[in-house]
Amino acid sequence: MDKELRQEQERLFHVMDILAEQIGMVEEDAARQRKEVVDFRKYFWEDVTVNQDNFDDLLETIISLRQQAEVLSLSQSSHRQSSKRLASLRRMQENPYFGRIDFAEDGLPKAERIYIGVSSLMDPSGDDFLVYDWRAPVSSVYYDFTPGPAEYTTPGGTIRGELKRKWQYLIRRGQIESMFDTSLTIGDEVLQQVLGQSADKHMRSIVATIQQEQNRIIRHDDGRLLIVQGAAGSGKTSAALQRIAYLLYKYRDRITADQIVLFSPNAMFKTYVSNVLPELGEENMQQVTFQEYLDHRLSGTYEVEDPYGQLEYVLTASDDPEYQTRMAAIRFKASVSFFELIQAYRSSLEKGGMRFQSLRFRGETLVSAEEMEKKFYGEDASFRFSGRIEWLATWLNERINEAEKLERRKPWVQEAIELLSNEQYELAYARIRKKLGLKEDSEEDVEGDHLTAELARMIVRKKLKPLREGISTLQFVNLNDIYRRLYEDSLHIGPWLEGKVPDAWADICQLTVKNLDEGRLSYEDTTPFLLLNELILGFQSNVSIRHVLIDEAQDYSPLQFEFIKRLFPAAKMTVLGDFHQAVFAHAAEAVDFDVLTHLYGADQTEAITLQRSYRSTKPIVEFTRSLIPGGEVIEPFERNGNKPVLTAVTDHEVLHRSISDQVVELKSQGYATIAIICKSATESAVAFKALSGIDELKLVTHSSIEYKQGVVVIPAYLAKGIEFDAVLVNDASTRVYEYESLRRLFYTACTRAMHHLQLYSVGTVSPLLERAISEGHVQVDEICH
Ligand SMILES: Nc1ncnc2c1ncn2[C@@H]1O[C@H](COP(=O)(O)OP(=O)(O)OP(=O)(O)O)[C@@H](O)[C@H]1O
Repeated sequence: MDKELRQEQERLFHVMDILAEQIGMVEEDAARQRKEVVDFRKYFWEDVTVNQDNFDDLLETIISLRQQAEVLSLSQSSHRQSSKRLASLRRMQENPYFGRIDFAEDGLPKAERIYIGVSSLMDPSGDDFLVYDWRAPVSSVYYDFTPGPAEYTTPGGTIRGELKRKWQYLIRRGQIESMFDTSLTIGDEVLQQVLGQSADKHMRSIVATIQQEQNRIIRHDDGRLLIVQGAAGSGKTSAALQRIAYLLYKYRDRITADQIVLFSPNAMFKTYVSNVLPELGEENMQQVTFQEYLDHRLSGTYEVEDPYGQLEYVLTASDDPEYQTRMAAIRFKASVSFFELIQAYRSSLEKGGMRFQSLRFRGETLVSAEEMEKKFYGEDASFRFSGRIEWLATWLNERINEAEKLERRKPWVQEAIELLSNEQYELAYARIRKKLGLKEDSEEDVEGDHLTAELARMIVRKKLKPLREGISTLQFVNLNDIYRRLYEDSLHIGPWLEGKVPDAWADICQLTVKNLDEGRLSYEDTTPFLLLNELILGFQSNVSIRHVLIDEAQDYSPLQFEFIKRLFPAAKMTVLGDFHQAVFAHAAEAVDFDVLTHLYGADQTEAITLQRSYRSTKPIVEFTRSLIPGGEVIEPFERNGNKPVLTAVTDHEVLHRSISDQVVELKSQGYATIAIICKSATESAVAFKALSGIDELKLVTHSSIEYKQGVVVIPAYLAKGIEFDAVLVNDASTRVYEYESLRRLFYTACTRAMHHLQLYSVGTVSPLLERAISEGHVQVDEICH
């Protein structure tokens, strides 16, 4: 082994030398290219002959400008490439590779040693790979096989052979700290070490230890939809991010980072995962939250509720007399049935029911809503719906043109002319002269009548501009009223409704109309409202996006998926989630993503399940899996730790004292990220105030942007997707977690812990913990006074 290690260290030195050499070369290239770009920019105009005297000269100028721009863009692109390569090589200096396979390809005399790292490295002759990129086809053998027959797929076909041995290396600053023959060692030593580390400010890449089932997700390449249902901590987010890196490598000639969109649950999560791709030498994909999209599209319409507002209501307002109606509304408005109902409603609008906004000008109606409706439905019924709206817009513009002519003669225009300031007058005068083709130095003057007529034209045109803009953006369609009508008249508007609505539909309608009339759009109405808008006016889709990945997908409603699908019609979709962590009320009964199969059809859909959990120690996983039905299938990774502890306390004073003491203790043990997790924002705010004695304690709210290390108080639904060295569940009592409906939220809170989990309960312990206690997965402390 020593001899082997020595040989490997020597090889590593050799690789490091070549790396240093290549870095030197690329540095020179990058500096030269940079200078070229800078010089080019500086002298750009010197090489362009700008001549606009006649058409030929102008054409020549345009061609020469375009050529210059192309050369500049090429130089910039070369410089970008070199900088990217330089960054990869520098990263490799720290750790050139992490794995090796000895693979004997069928038909070849001996096994080849294939070293695998975050990027590839050729020997100076350019003939051999010293290191293969982890995304290269051959590297998949490293992740997918144990010694024995193995194969991998290349664009030219499948390569078969035998994997003789497989190695993992721990290299730091050019030194091999250890190497493991993973064909011999039991358990995954490197993974043990990686998982034993502290939680970081940012998520880390997992390329050195990707597991076989995760690799299937990363390299998946068939069909339009990949669904990943995975246990808490099973690496769904990690797999999603490495998948993006893989796609950017495999399709480097066709797909760029800005053609990939990751839907994240909240702003803090966005910063938490933002380092993984740069760490892998790739640019970050676009990251959005669904809420950001809604805010952007719905701004200026209603007072729009966000998902946290809805969740807080669900968690804290059960005494509200309208609670049950709202819960029924939340569930129904999330469903595919409601999606179909909206589609049917939209179809019904072909025959009648459209609502319009009268065009008013200076207090008078130019075209009334009724006239528009008559015109809209008076046309040939075979005329396509969307065509009819455009056609109506054209008609309205004509009506405005007519009105414009009449307006010019009205007294208000004369008054406006008289009130023009000198500057406005001069400006208008100059413009009119120009329009009439009078040169600046010409003596010729504009006739008085002509001038007045022109001024009147200008004034009326300017005043009518907002109206014209409103027409071009189709604002004459009264979308708010059309949406409202769905609820107000729904019981009369069509047979398509029958049998499709829940029992509480009449109450739902009443509640929705009330909210809309008060100017409020509840979160459950946001996507349906937008959907109806898009179905009426035409979808504002984005065809340049090639891949959409949706993390924490259990929190999206089937209706939202339908919507996202239409938003990105050219994209493939990867959906990752865990129904045991579904915290939003609409998913209360959902257990899997089967409902999504019909999005693209079964032949375009593949589902992968991840059962192994990596985040937490074995005792923590044994505890958390006992909190959910069917949790037995979740496999903990063999990592030791203490059993979670449940401490019952007599009152809140003792609770806060115990938490404060525990935080001090955990800090002294070296835990860097400690979360006190509460049920809701309301509970978090109370705890934060009571625990203010804890040094540098931070409160996380839904407007928090950055995930910070240290001690935080956080509501469970915001902790989704992230992890902490130690988690303290603020109050796991019956009073807080009384209902079965809170099980998923409670599970989400507990599964955030990597190394240490402590639960408190003020008074009687929640029934959600019954099984964990009876099966002995939690150590129950004496009651603290
Ligand atoms: N193959 C792996 N190698 C090293 N670490 C891994 C691996 N897979 C997962 N992990 C680690 O496990 C933790 C959980 O991973 P991740 O957050 O991706 O899981 P998740 O399934 O998205 O979890 P959740 O659903 O609970 O949000 C992270 O710290 C991640 O780095």
